[in-house]
This record gives sequence, structure tokens and C-alpha cells, in this order.
Amino acid sequence: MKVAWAGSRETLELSDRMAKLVANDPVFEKFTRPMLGRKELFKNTLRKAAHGWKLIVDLRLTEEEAKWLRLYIDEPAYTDLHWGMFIPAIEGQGTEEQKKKWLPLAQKMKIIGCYAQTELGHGSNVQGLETTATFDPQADEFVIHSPTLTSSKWWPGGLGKASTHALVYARLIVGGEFHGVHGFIVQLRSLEDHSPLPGITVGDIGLKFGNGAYNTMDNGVLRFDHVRIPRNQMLMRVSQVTKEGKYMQSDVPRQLIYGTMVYVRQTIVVDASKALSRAVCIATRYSAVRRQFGSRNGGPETQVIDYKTQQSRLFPLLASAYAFRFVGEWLKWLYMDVKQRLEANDFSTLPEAHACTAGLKSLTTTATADGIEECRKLCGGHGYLVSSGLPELFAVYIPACTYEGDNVVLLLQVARFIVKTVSELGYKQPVGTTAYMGRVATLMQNNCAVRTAEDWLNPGAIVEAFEARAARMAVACGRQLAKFENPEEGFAELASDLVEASVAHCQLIVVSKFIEKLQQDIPGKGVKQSLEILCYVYALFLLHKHQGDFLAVGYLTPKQALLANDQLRTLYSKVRPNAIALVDSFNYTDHYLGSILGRYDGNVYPKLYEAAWEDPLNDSDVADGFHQYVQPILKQKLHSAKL
Ligand SMILES: CCCCCCCC/C=C\CCC/C=C/C(=O)SCCNC(=O)CCNC(=O)[C@H](O)C(C)(C)COP(=O)(O)OP(=O)(O)OC[C@H]1O[C@@H](n2cnc3c(N)ncnc32)[C@H](O)[C@@H]1OP(=O)(O)O
Ligand SMILES: Cc1cc2nc3c(=O)[nH]c(=O)nc-3n(C[C@H](O)[C@H](O)[C@H](O)COP(=O)(O)OP(=O)(O)OC[C@H]3O[C@@H](n4cnc5c(N)ncnc54)[C@H](O)[C@@H]3O)c2cc1C
Repeated sequence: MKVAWAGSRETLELSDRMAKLVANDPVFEKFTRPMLGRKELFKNTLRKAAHGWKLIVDLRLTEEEAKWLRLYIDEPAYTDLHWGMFIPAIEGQGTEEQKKKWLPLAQKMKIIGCYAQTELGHGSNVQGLETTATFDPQADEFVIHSPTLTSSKWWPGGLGKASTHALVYARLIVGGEFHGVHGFIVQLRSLEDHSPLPGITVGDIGLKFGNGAYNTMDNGVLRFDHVRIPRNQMLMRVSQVTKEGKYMQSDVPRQLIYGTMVYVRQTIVVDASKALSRAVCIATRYSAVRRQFGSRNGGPETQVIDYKTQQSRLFPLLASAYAFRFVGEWLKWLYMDVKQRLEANDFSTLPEAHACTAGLKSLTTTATADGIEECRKLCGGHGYLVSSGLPELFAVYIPACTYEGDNVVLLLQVARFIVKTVSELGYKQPVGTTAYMGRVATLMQNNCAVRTAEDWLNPGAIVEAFEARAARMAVACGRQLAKFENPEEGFAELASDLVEASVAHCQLIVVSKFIEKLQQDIPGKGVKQSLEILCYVYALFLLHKHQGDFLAVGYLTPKQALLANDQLRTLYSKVRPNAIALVDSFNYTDHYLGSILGRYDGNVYPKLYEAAWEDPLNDSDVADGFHQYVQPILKQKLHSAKL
């Protein structure tokens, strides 16, 4: 199962080597992180990033090994944005000449870059950005300017203190005409002493949610006062500005300017499976250690993992972690395919890649953020201790629901794609993830054939149920929209229903990709069977949770919905014997997991007890401040009879 989770034996071995390299290096210690003040915390992150880079250089790590190393260091840092957005943006939107100039500098870390798109006043509405880039033909330069307070760049990670350069998104003005938002490479700080260059005001935006957590990152604010950059620092793969001040659009669609977001959303889906699996690993191991009630004749109490309520909350999350892992693998393939096509100037699959990355980013991050919090509750009181690892994981993870596109805004993008597909059904055969809509007539007509709980153990029955629900919800939205004279007004009015239809479509993708995964050759005794059980748990859990949809569209009867729930209960009993093995298969070191409750050896209570004494409050028996603030109260002489 470790191989199935990792994707291949090679990846398992490689990631295992990197995990151990990090776990055994004292520089990467992280247990004290939540106790540190901001400055100390940030400096420590810089130290870890520098040490990580030294290892990459000294050990001549490959790009793949370096990625795993950064993952296991497990501390948000400017390097995430440098490698994860700045470099991919230049790769995707730069010309060959620009790539030749900037990529070697960035890859050798001679410069540090960030992705400066969002502003104080605008994040979701990218077309609403206010920063301007005005072409000055005399000087052959762009003038980058922040005309208002709300045009201040706000949020970019790595911008506040670390970056020397930024990829700045600004409205292009040529000859007095606006040409929409484009990307520009702008140097922010001196490469000698790191001080901000003239015309640049830059700093950190301040503390964020949680102790430690995302505060290791210097999310920044940035203003430009007529900052000049050479013309060739506008990324010019999509459109160009000539020396003479002529704006030219190439055959490449404008949307490619948003390409970096497609790339990062795809990586976020894979990351969701990592974050959720960490939380599930902690909660599952602890649920096997923790005992409450049920002792007979002085024997041990019941392991909480044996309670059906615990199983019905925990096992769907375990199944979701696997589901997100496999849909992430598929999405990576889809992205690579689109990337290759784009390089050959085939842009036909870009809309689907956008819809899939946006929708799956939204679906998986929402479920993961909620899932981590559920895992905290599954660990009872001890889950609230920082040493459980869950509070910090939650605090670090939840912004994923917002960054790289607010999750609701992204589902509305999916809705546009679905509505368009439905409206074109009469003359265009849908392909890819919308191919099922080509069978819309059948899906609208046929109802569920399930008669017994066992009938639900059938991939065909499950896929058809999810297809029928998604198709019927999409068609219903289409019909409602058709009643509006102005389609945009209709879209705004029906936005909540459209979001629900998008969720149904995205859940269908995840379920289908899990089932497709099971059609592949999966080596290892019992591995495929265990994955089949998890796949049914994932699908039937969603069906149970959203049974209102399935019933409302008239595909299921209440009896069939109840049978699905009966089957789900049986499936939980099948997951139980392998639950620990299924989380051990994630192959996480205790360092990466960062949790006393989730320790591999299960030695929870002694270690919790030990850790308590390491809290700075326990440095002395009598607390600092006792003599000053508590003792006077204890010693006071009160005159009032009542008191
Ligand atoms: C080595 C380590 C690697 C680790 C990886 C590191 C990862 C780091 C992880 C976390 C760190 C956090 C970093 C966070 C960074 C950020 O948050 S960057 C800022 C991200 N901002 C957003 O996501 C903004 C969201 N808004 C938008 O994307 C868009 O504006 C929009 C809302 C999608 C669309 O706006 P609008 O309605 O105005 O539409 P238009 O812009 O006019 O577009 C119209 C058509 O374009 C299509 N479209 C839109 N987006 C895309 C896209 N990305 N790709 C392709 N096509 C797109 C849209 O469908 C319309 O098409 P149509 O005309 O055919 O209908
Ligand atoms: C930790 C973190 C790191 C970040 N890193 C970066 C970075 O490196 N670079 C960068 O450029 N940006 C970064 N961002 C910014 C991030 O991309 C934006 O915050 C995000 O895109 C959401 O935009 P917003 O803040 O404008 O939200 P808003 O759009 O203001 O959202 C507020 C509310 O309005 C709703 N809403 C907005 N529009 C609509 C609509 N059309 N229909 C219905 N509801 C709507 C949303 O659903 C939400 O509920 C980061 C943000 C965070 C939190």
C-alpha cells in the first residue's frame, strides 16, 4: 500500500530518503515553533531555508528530491513562492529569450522572486487590479505605479522581507489605451544590501491566524512610485509591446496569463491529500490508543476507534485522503498533457484544465480544512493541545480555501463551464470530464436499479448515480437560466444552485478517477481489495451526505438511499482491521507528522506527560508575576462584610 500511495516504488524510496534526511537533522526541529515570537520565528525559517538550499547544492539533489526535501521541512517559506510560482510563471508566460535570461538566475537563487498579483482592494477580480504599467516609448521602458491605496499589492508570500524580485501583475497602458492585466518582472531590492530600490515601498502585512503556522511566511505589501523597468521585462509570450509602442497579441489565448494559477491549483490538490492524510494518521492512531467506557469485569475499556460514530466520522476522511491522492495524480497527468499541447500551440483543452483545476482545488481544500478540524474533535481534549500537531496543521492549511482563488469564486468558474457545455449539447459532443453529459437523455430517464445493500458494491451503479445527479442538476440550472432575459442576471441570481451543481460535477470526477485507478494493475496482496473498500466508502459516504440532491433530482428512492447507508456501515467494519496499516502506508516520519498523539510507537501518555514539563510556564514552580499580581489578592484584608 505504501507503493500505491507513493505512486511507484522509486517515488517511495526517494521520498523516504528525503523524509529521513530532514527528520535526522537538528536544524529542522519544529516542536518549539509555536512558542517563538515573530522575529525569531521568521529568522528561524530563513535559517531552515538556507540549510535546505545548502543540502540541495552540497548533495547535488535532483529537482524531484529538492521538492520532497522542501515538503518535509514542513515550514511555509519564501522558497515556496520562488519555486512554486515565480519560476513557473516565467516558464509559462516568458519568451524563449526571457526564459534564457531569468530562469538560470532564479534556479541558482541569484535572485529571489514572488508572485505579486493580489492588491488591497482586489484579489478575486483580477481584471479589476489597479496597478498600472505605462509604456514610455522614448525611454523604451514601462513605468510601474500604484495610483491608489487599494492598488497596493497585498498578500504575496515572500514579498515582505525576502524577495529581490516580483512578478507584478498590472494593467498595461500603451499609447493611452488599456490592454488588460499583464505580468512584469520588477526588481524590488538591491542585490548588494537588500534595501528597497528607489520608488519601492515594501514590508510585511502582519500576523496571521494561529501561533507559528503561516507566520513563518512574509506575506507582503508593496507600492510603486513611478518605478521604471526595461520594456523586455514584460512577459511577452501572450502579447508583446514593440519598441515603437505597438501592442500585439499572438495566437496564444489571453487566458494563458492565468496559467500559473492553473499550475499551482493542480499542485494544491496533491497537497490536500498530504494535509488530510496527516490529520487522519494522527486521529486514527490516537483512536486506537484512546479507550473510553465499556470495561467489563475490570478489563480494558473500549478503543474509541471501535465506536461506530468514531468510524463514521473518521473512515470517510481516510477514504477521502486516498481519493484526493488519486485524483491529484490524474490531475497532474491532465496538466502535463495540457502543457505539452500548449507548447505545440494546441489550446483546445485549456478550458477543461481550468475548470478541473479550479473545481478540484475548491472541493479538496474545503474537505481537507473541514477534515482537519474533524480530526481534532476525534482526538477529544488532547486534540486541542498544540503537541497533537492538529492546531498548527489547521492554521497552516485553512488559507488554502482562499489563496489561489476563493473556493466559491472557483466553483462559479466551473459552473460557467458546465452551463456552456449544457447549452452546446445540441451540436457539440462533450468530451473529457463532461463526456457523460453526452448521455444526458439516458441519464435523465433511467433511475437507480439498486434493490439490496450489496447492489451498491458495483462501480457501474455508483458512477451512474453520480452522473445522473450531476447531469440533472446541470440541466435544471440550464432550464432556470433560460428563464432570464439577461444571462448574467440569471447567473448572479442562481449562483448558489450553480455552485451546488459544480460540487456534484467535481465529486463525480473524484469518484470516477478513484474507480479508474482500481482498474489499473495494483500489485501487493490485498492492496487492491483494501482500496476497493475505501473507494466504496468514499462514494457511499458522499451519496449519504448529499442524499438530498439524489432524492431531489428523482434518481434515488428513499429506500435506495437507506440501503446505501446500510452498506456504508458494513464497509466501516471492513476498514477497521486495516485502519492502522492504511495510515502507516502514508509512510510519514514522526518528525513530519509532528504529533504526540500520532506517534508511530503509540507511546502517547508518557510523552504527553513529559512534554507538559517542557512548557516555559513550568520552568519554575512559582510563576513569574505571582508575587506581583496574585499574592496581593491572596493577602488582602477586605473590609466589606459581604466579601
Ligand atoms: C517546489 C514547491 C512547490 C510547492 C507549490 C507551491 C504552492 C504554494 C502553495 C501555496 C502558497 C500560496 C500561494 C498563493 C498564491 C496566490 O493566491 S496568487 C493569487 C491567486 N489569485 C486568484 O486565484 C484570483 C482568482 N481569480 C481568477 O482566477 C480570475 O480572475 C477568475 C475569477 C477565474 C475569472 O475572472 P473573470 O470572470 O473576470 O473572467 P476573465 O478574467 O475575463 O476570464 C474569462 C475567460 O477566461 C477563462 N479563465 C479564467 N481563468 C482562467 C485560467 N486560470 N486558465 C484558463 N482560462 C481561464 C474563463 O473561463 C473565461 O473563459 P470563457 O470566456 O471561455 O468563458
Ligand atoms: C495565506 C495567503 C497567501 C496568499 N499568497 C498570495 C500570493 O503569493 N500572491 C498573490 O498575488 N496573492 C496571494 N494571496 C491572495 C489570495 O489569492 C486572495 O486572497 C484570494 O484570491 C481571494 O481573493 P480576495 O481576498 O479578494 O477575496 P474576496 O474576493 O474579497 O472574497 C471575499 C468574499 O466574497 C466572495 N466573492 C467574491 N467574489 C464573488 C463573486 N463573484 N460571486 C460570489 N461571491 C464572491 C468570496 O466567496 C468571499 O466569501 C494569498 C492569500 C492568503 C490568505
